[in-house]
Amino acid sequence: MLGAVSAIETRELRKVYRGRAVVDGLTLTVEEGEVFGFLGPNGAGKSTTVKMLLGLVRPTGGEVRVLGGSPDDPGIRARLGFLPEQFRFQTWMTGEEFLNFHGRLAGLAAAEVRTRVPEVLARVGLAGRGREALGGYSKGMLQRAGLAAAILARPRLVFLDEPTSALDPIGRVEVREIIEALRGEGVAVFLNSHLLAEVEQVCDRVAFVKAGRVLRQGSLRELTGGVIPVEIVLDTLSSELRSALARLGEVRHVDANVPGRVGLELWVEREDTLPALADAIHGHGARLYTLNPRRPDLETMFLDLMDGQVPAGEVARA
Ligand SMILES: Nc1ncnc2c1ncn2[C@@H]1O[C@H](COP(=O)(O)OP(=O)(O)OP(=O)(O)O)[C@@H](O)[C@H]1O
Repeated sequence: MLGAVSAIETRELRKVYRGRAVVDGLTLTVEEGEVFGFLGPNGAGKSTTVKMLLGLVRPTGGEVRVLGGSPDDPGIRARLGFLPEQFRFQTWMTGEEFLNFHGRLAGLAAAEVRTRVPEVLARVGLAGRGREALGGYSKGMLQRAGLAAAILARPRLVFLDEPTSALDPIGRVEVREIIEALRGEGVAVFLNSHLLAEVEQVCDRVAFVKAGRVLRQGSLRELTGGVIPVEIVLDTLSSELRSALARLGEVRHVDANVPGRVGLELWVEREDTLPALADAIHGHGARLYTLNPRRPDLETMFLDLMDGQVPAGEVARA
């Protein structure tokens, strides 16, 4: 049996469509109050997984628990929020009417809806726009209205599918702030996004999925930990300095094509090797122009993983 406390727990979750497994033994855990990024290429099975977590699609096999219960339970569903990627709203309703409608559907009392609707409108940056018809909203405003509907009934777990796809850079920052505020209130957020730089800024943990399986999951620190490639540019590289650097890390690449400059890439194990690098360079009389540690970012990791460069033992690391 799965535990009862996590926001989401799946074990060997499976969905077969027409004889093909589109979700194929997916095991993951999202804790309460955690912002979790669910990443994968088109067709990886992300939407199908979200639909199973919401109780909209019946799994072919495996176990799924959300907020410690079944997504088929109306009591559990009432505590979930969902912003779908393809939102289509009733264009003849005003923003307020749309949210009143969703509030009542979610089981909020009329008095609570009256206080809560202006609150969420303000929170998503639509204060003062609630009396306008949705048909006159811009795409970004509609996405904000959808986000307002998703958080309206104070859910404990919110699914956001590409929540910033229609938003300008300011809107994206605002959505990030809303996600951070939700985390602050102990709400778990399951975020599906192709904007990896954005995911990197807001998520506590991520899972990479491909062909319906989790290739890797963990905190950003765990996933981007390990070797740190350091870009170094000097005026000259003596053989003594090269040997000294090789004692501190692994020299991967040396480029002396630009006159008066030598570039090299050194892989070090730990961040606290960096000051020792600078000391060694100065100690050998070289002039230092660049010392740039590059942590592998999510995008690089995503591209490597999706390229199939995953050692077999790494698959589905918990
Ligand atoms: N109702 C369905 N019937 C048959 N096949 C389906 C159904 N829903 C999804 N699929 C297939 O399952 C696979 C996974 O689809 P899914 O929408 O879950 O992927 P995704 O990771 O969300 O992709 P994207 O990033 O493009 O939104 C796809 O090959 C899709 O064609």
